[in-house]
Amino acid sequence: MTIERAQLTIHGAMQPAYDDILTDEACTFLVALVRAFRPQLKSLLATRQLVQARYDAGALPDFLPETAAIRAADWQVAAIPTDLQDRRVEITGPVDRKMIINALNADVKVFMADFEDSQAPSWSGVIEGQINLRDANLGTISYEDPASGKQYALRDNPALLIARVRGLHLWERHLTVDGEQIPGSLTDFALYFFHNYQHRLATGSGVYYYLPKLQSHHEAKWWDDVFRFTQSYFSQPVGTIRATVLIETLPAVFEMDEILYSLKDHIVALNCGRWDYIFSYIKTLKNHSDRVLPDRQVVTMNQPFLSAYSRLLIKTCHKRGALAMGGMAAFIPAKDPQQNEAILAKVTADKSLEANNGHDGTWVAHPGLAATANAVFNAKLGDKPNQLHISRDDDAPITAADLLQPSDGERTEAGMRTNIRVALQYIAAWISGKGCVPIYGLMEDAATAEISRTSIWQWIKHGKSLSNGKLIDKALFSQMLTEESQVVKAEVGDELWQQQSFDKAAGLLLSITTADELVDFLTLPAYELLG
Ligand SMILES: CC(=O)SCCNC(=O)CCNC(=O)[C@H](O)C(C)(C)COP(=O)(O)OP(=O)(O)OC[C@H]1O[C@@H](n2cnc3c(N)ncnc32)[C@H](O)[C@@H]1OP(=O)(O)O
Ligand SMILES: O=CC(=O)O
Ligand SMILES: [Mg+2]
Repeated sequence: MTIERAQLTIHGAMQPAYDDILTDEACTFLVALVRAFRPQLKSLLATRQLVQARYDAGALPDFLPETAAIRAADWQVAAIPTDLQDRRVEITGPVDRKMIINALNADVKVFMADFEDSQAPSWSGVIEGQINLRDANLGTISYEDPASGKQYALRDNPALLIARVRGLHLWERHLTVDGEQIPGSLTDFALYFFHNYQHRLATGSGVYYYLPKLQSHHEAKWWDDVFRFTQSYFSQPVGTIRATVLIETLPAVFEMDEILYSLKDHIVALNCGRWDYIFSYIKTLKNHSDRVLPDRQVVTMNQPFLSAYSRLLIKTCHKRGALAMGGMAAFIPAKDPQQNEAILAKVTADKSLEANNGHDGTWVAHPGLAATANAVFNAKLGDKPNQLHISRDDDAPITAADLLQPSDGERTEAGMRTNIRVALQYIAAWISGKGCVPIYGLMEDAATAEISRTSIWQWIKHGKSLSNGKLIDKALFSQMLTEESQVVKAEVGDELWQQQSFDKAAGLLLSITTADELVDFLTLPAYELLG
């Protein structure tokens, strides 16, 4: 059964509380945005394919000649609002009610509330996420754990909330306008703005977003136009909306100045989304046999191409008056104290590298890591809110060759088997509605799982061998998938295997890994299986 509301067709099942989110006025605004911006979004997505076709034919990404004047000119982004000046530690997490409260109560400056990498966009997840964020902004959010009876409520002075909306490639199939699905990005953006702007402005703040997976400054301009349309629709001044853009695709790293420029009245920071960036490096260079990555475990921020990316992002941002946020170490705390100590040491090393490079802040995946990240950034920043003064002017120029540098390291059988088990478990969790899960001591989300599955695809495509000499081909992968499925089944048990549709997940992993053409995003076919 569908419902028509203000020319929006709702295909998802309605619960009483959903009416508070999908009000007539909210739907009218969403429809207006979709009509104004969906056609251009489609053409931007088509452009992605054309650009990729050039890389597939042998070209390499490079700085754009047509925007050299923007890179050379002297300009700054708008002043950063006071409450966004100090972002030394940010926690991230899905828009689950209990986790939102825990995240806002953590010892961090910011909570990035995620409709993206860590959230499987089920209909209930999308709408209940909006309910949860509205209540969080109002300060009324509470939760009682049905199993333990534990009560959750917000502390005084909770962290600042920034919402991350879905990437431009994702569609919301439960909502249609004029007979067509609407963009997931606009759904999340519009409903969050509509339900929160009045309260956020009344408290002297603004409406803050993280924008994921942009591939070009044209896409940044599209968002800028969406912001201007929205501010004008609600008679609010330019700059009410502020954005932090994740630089997490390889094409985007060559357009950082242009992205800042396109959004210069709205942008406050860029962020190193390192996991999607690695995935994008694989995807963008998928036909380039000299740039195939080794085991995921050795692709750390010490690899020259990743180090160049972090340093160039800092240099570019600080020159323009924008913050340069670091990224996520995927470690999560362990129960065993000795193991935990080793994990905290790894997190300290990762965060120290970021702080010493000149990043203004960083991400943690779990409240148990906040103290470690705070210790590193407090030591570096002291009383200063950020490191905007670090210009890195003495660095040698960072070139396209630095950003594309091939990586050293082995492809091992253990690495390939781990990739299979991780991708299998992640897909099973995602199609069951959970977008972020702990697997073998690491946080796994849509970005990290993409690396696991695309690595194998690329190894097969280029006929690479494992360090033990075995040729990586479709037959080896299929055999390993069968074997590793048994390992996972023994680890998770028959009941969870059935409940989470592991057989379907294995089928999907098999089909996307052995396909001749690389599937653009794992979450596109997985969305067909999501409840
Ligand atoms: C590549 C990228 O895009 S990174 C950004 C996207 N990824 C993320 O945001 C990661 C978010 N993190 C998580 O989802 C979780 O930490 C996981 C799934 C990795 C691990 O979760 P769990 O197995 O539940 O962890 P654990 O059992 O140790 O949790 C202990 C407590 O911390 C809470 N917690 C854990 N992570 C978070 C978080 N990120 N935010 C808020 N609370 C959290 C749990 O809710 C739990 O609370 P409780 O004691 O009140 O029940
Ligand atoms: O979104 C962050 C990433 O690393 O990907
Ligand atoms: Mg990402």
